[in-house]
Amino acid sequence: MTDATSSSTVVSFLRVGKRRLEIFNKACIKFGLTVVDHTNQNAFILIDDELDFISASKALKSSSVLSSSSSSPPIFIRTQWLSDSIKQNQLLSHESYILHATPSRSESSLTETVIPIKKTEISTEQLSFKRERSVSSSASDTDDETRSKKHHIDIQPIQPGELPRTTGIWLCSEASSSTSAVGNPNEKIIEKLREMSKLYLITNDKGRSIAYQKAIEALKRCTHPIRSYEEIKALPYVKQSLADKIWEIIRTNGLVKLSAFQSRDDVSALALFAGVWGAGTETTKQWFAQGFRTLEDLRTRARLTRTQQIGLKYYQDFNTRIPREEVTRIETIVKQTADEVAPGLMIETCGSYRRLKPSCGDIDMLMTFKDGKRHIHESILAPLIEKLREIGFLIHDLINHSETSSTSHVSEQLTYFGVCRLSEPGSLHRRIDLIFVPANEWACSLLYFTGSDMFNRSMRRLARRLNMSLSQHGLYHGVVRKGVEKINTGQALNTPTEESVFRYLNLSYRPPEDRDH
Ligand SMILES: Nc1ccn([C@H]2C[C@H](O)[C@@H](COP(=O)(O)OP(=O)(O)OP(=O)(O)O)O2)c(=O)n1
Ligand SMILES: [Mn+2]
Repeated sequence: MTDATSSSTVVSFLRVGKRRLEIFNKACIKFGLTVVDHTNQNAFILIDDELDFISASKALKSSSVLSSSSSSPPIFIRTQWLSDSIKQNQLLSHESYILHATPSRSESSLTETVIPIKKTEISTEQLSFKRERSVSSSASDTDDETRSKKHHIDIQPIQPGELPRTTGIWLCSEASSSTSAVGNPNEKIIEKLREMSKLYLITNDKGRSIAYQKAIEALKRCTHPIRSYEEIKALPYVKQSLADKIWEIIRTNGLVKLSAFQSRDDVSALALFAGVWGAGTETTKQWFAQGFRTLEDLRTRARLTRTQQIGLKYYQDFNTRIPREEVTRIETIVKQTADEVAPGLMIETCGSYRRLKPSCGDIDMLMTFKDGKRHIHESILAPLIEKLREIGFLIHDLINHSETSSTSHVSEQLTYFGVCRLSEPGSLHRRIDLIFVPANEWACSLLYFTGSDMFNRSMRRLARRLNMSLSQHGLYHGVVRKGVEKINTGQALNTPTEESVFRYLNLSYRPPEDRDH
């Protein structure tokens, strides 16, 4: 038998997904293997790991032109051979990867005796298949598994009601409870990527920060520990440099770039300053450039806006998570006060609270009058804020757009950001947002302020793909874009409820707790 590890070896691929094919082709160049097509009878046929001998033979016959004059039977080798070679960085012997025919069995029993792939070695196609399938909420898990065994690389035709499938992940179509970093077999990798994402955000590199977040979401969907470079490359959204970093984490348990990041003076100062409410990345960079390194430096030497002064004063409090029960009590106070000064005002606490998180970073309260009347802001937010101050609940104002004159107001949305505190001794100062929206924007605002921001981003991207546009103000269809620029803003759709927005986007409804991506 020809030795597949010799440099003159020719190979061809059969039923191997496009993404893996790219990776394998590169590996072949590296290992000195020549890739040819199926008609070359000297070639080892590298097949998808899920195929049995008979299916592989059939596929070979139908896909190529295996001429009847074929003198010798084809030799099928599982692509795992290349995967393992990539992993070990050297071309391994192919012997143990050869697929042998077992002619004593019937064809149907053969399919059942395909060498079982361990759960931890589930093929990447299966993963993407699972992902694509999960778009349809009607399919049960078991149905999913049976199908994925049979159809390893088949992509289902687009059904009405399903999502465009050209990109990897639609977070908004998946319940966040189905994907979690905690207990995930790739948790350690995720932790490091999360830290990188945070640090990139702090250093004002939003693009990279988002790229890392997307990689995290892709990893959260893996039910097996990632072990090979090829598996990393097959993850949606993971580009070369990020794949290299993940590979480094797997190989070394560390990440040089992260350690370098963490030991940089500017990064630790920027991270510290980022905790000052009211300070953006431009400001924190300036503070560093001015030689400030500590909060004390800021307090004594920096020129701070009034908002930043408050942010600095309550640095510890604002950076302490608020237990859910405390948010509930705060909500009760605001609702009771609103009942007195603005009866009929509908109030919903959004953000992480509505997503049922056990603790929250701040309190985001959305309000509207559903009576359809046009309300002027002075009659709504201002008296409520006034009363909340009077009872000693609101301690400071940070941003108050409800004070702006009504004539200068383009949007009817009014926002108030402030600082509140419960009266019990020892209570911390908390950040509270009160946002008043017109009734027709209620559902889209509710959706937006409930988040998470990753969920929102995914939904907006989906809307764009469907030539729609989604914002906190509304959902538009028939939008025409040239690049990112809107040439035609389209028409507003009637969105009385969050459910209606999901329906327009062909998504099954997700309750808030399932949007916690
Ligand atoms: N860049 C942003 C900021 C916010 N939001 C939306 C989604 C958020 O869920 C919601 C509230 O913003 P918060 O920053 O308060 O985030 P959360 O309430 O989700 O988390 P936390 O517990 O940290 O407050 O507004 C968004 O889509 N994009
Ligand atoms: Mn919040």
